[in-house]
Amino acid sequence: MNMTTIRSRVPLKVGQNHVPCEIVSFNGLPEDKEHVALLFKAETLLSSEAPLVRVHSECLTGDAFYSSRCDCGQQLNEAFDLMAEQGGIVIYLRQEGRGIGLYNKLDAYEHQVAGLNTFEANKIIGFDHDLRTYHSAAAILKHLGFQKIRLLSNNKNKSKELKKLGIDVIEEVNTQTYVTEDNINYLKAKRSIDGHSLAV
Ligand SMILES: Nc1nc2c(ncn2[C@@H]2O[C@H](COP(=O)(O)OP(=O)(O)OP(=O)(O)O)[C@@H](O)[C@H]2O)c(=O)[nH]1
Ligand SMILES: [Zn+2]
Repeated sequence: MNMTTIRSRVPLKVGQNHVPCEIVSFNGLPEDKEHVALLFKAETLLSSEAPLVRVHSECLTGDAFYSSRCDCGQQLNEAFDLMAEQGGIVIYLRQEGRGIGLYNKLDAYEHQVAGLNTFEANKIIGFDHDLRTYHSAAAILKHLGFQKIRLLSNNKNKSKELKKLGIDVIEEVNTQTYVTEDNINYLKAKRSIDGHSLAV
């Protein structure tokens, strides 16, 4: 199916202010999910050689409720701050809980309270450690004309997968490390088991 898009102007809160943002919705993505792209400084992006891109996996508890069990909300804020300044694209992928969904993630949290790490917790409830794919992210980037990017992420697997899907990731820009007493074990597991670039 050919991909079609609709663009809506939705000012978003960045720091204390609202800044212009175009939210793009898609018809004809590889997956039947409501992924969106947020374009900051949309009018300048096509002339940028390699815009900053964050491919962000949905985290209701972190992104909307600002939970201290993870770092997602703060990473998203950092992306918004940078992109309000220099322009950029957030691709917001609806793959909550590394693809296992919200209810399963909440279940996995309780296994972590009981002592398992985030990956062992996935296993014990019947899932692999990361079910995410980046086909839709690559399709979105290509469709919007951004084949060469700088990727804002600490997850080396993300850039590896995007490269395999034909995206030219010319730079991996790390986010800051957002440690809380509730997420420190989670961040340590991501660094030591999954190779994330995190200062913990
Ligand atoms: N299954 C599971 N998912 C989690 C857990 N904590 C956070 N998540 C989900 O993990 C996803 C974010 O993954 P991260 O590994 O933090 O970040 P990343 O996107 O891989 O890498 P960055 O680009 O560096 O942020 C979101 O979908 C969260 O909902 C957990 O304990 N279990
Ligand atoms: Zn999170």
